[in-house]
Amino acid sequence: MESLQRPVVPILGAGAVGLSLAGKLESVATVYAACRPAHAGAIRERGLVMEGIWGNGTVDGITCVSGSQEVPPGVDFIIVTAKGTDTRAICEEYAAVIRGRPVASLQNGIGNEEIIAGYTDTVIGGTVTTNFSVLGPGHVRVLSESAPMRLGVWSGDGGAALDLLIGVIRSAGIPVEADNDIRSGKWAKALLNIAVNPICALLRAPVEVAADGEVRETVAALIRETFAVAGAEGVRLPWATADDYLAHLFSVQVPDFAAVYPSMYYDLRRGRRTEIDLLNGYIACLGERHGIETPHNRCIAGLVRYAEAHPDAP
Ligand SMILES: NC(=O)C1=CN([C@@H]2O[C@H](COP(=O)(O)OP(=O)(O)OC[C@H]3O[C@@H](n4cnc5c(N)ncnc54)[C@H](O)[C@@H]3O)[C@@H](O)[C@H]2O)C=CC1
Ligand SMILES: CC(C)(CO)C(=O)C(=O)O
Repeated sequence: MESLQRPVVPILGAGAVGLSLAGKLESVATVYAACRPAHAGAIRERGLVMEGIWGNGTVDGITCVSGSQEVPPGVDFIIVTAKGTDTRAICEEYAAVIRGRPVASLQNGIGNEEIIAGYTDTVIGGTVTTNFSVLGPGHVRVLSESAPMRLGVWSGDGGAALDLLIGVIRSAGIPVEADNDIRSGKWAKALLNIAVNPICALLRAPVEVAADGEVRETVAALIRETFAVAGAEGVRLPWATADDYLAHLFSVQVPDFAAVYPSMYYDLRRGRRTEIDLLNGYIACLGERHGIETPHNRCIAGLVRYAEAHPDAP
């Protein structure tokens, strides 16, 4: 490692999650944020503006980059926060930075770690159960937090990298825990996204809509199908039954995120591709492979794909 005092950390695909993380990590690390020109321009001009539960104010000192040649050698670890739809492209673009280095994914959905493992040996899987949004160029807001960040070794000899990563994130004041079964951890987090992201995106409503009397049974059906598929895949979820998880969803997670909008809502509103094929679409696909009926996940994935293909007129 180059520097244990102040590690060098590129964050690839810095939007709502990545810029918020950059804003926190800047106090303990040298951060390179690979972001779009609009964010880079605003951050270079006046710093990153943050508001919400991770602090209010302007953070200076984040270096915005737009290609691997702008990242110096001696990187300690890399964090990927691009949407799952961009994972392969951003790994290609930053392949020279990634190669031989530990790379952590904080992305939602299933499948990102497998892609990243094609570019480096040591991959760390992660989940973040906090709400982030972009309010404008170089301006982010962090709202509800329902669980600590979880990180675990996905592949490679990543024990030391995991300890360093957790140490750095914790010293920046972000709650974080090690997860010794991060494959199950990714599925456990995906349950929440499968339950609320497409519903909120399609209905243009905050997370509380998932508990509405007209919607709740659909949410329950999405989760029951997902449990059946997870069982066939041999995934050990932290809840024994779908009903156990649904009790947690409706008593803890939906209340914690009641007033906020999930990331897929912003994707559809902004006319961008969503992560539906890493979430409900993935469940439908796996269900087909295992001979398990997943009509609700198939239906909602189709509705989201339709909405992606027919964005609102400006
Ligand atoms: N927003 C939220 O509350 C949460 C999001 N997540 C997950 O975190 C991941 C990131 O989500 P968000 O930050 O909300 O998405 P976002 O869309 O706000 O940020 C991703 C950014 O990466 C940029 N990007 C993609 N390819 C790039 C490239 N080659 N070079 C430079 N920039 C590039 C995009 O333009 C975008 O600005 C997703 O997997 C999401 O599901 C997880 C927990 C909470
Ligand atoms: C936890 C939640 C729902 C927070 O917004 C999320 O993961 C997302 O928006 O994708």
